[in-house]
Amino acid sequence: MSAQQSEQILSVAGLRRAFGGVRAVDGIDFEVNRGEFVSIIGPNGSGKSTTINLVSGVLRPDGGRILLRGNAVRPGSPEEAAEAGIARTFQNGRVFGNLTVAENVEVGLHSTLRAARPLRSLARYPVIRWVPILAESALALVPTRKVRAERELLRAQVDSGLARFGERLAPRAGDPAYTLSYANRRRTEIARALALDPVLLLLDEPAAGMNQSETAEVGRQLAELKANGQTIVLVEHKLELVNQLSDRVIVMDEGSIIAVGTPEEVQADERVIEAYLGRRRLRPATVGAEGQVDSDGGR
Ligand SMILES: Nc1ncnc2c1ncn2[C@@H]1O[C@H](COP(=O)(O)OP(=O)(O)OP(=O)(O)O)[C@@H](O)[C@H]1O
Repeated sequence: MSAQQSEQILSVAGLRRAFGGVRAVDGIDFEVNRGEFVSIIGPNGSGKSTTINLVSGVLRPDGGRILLRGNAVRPGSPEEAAEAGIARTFQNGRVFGNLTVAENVEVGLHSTLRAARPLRSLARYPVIRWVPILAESALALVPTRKVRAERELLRAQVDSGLARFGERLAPRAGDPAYTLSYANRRRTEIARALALDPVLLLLDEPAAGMNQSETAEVGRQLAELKANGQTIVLVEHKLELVNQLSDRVIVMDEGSIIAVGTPEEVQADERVIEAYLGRRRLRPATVGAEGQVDSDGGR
């Protein structure tokens, strides 16, 4: 492994989050190195999405530490996580239906604006939160030269974000997102996350609900991102994607990490087999036609 690859991008230590009596994430530790493709797998309800929600600031942890390139990420602040370089997509795909495809991608870039958001650091103080909003609104109405230049740059970033998806999104840049197919909505969401040029990209089941050929296309796009050196954490049930792409796989069960290794290593691990086929389930997990593990048996 080269020195560049071994640079630690994400470090998570003792991360915890409970919902009532459910310990969704129960004190986990893991690292992700630069350029690494790490997948998190595990049976339903094992804590995968909660982990991503904690790292991306969507949820506030009960305890633990999240470091991005050695710097602490403020817990429970999605804006600051995004500004630090953490981008994500959501399990159920989130696009703004009434905004155009291009505007959806633009939204993802808002946190990168500097000239157009001159007093943004004040937004964290509730009493004077209106000051940066006022400044931003004024600059939107009467943009300075710097703000106009920044907008141009933003448009170019949006265009190149859409171009990543070939003819899928670019020709639809001006269409409202509600008119898109399901697969194109998911692509728009990924384009929005990538537009940030993130240090770390978190993908929560990007191929959920897609058919086999759409899933294969997602696989090819993720392989391309990986080849370009993007650091990625993928939560995924479709093992074909996990096996194809992952340098390392983290397996969770009941809020804990039960195995870490290559795809081959974890799938041969006794604890992993037990978690999927396990005591708690009445019928064995099956691997479906698309390589998706069905771990709901007996529920
Ligand atoms: N907002 C919430 N409120 C209450 N309980 C929650 C919430 N989010 C998650 N949980 C619970 O925490 C546990 C872990 O859920 P999580 O969604 O992280 O699992 P997962 O591994 O991503 O599951 P899946 O593969 O089904 O998406 C589950 O028992 C779930 O019901």
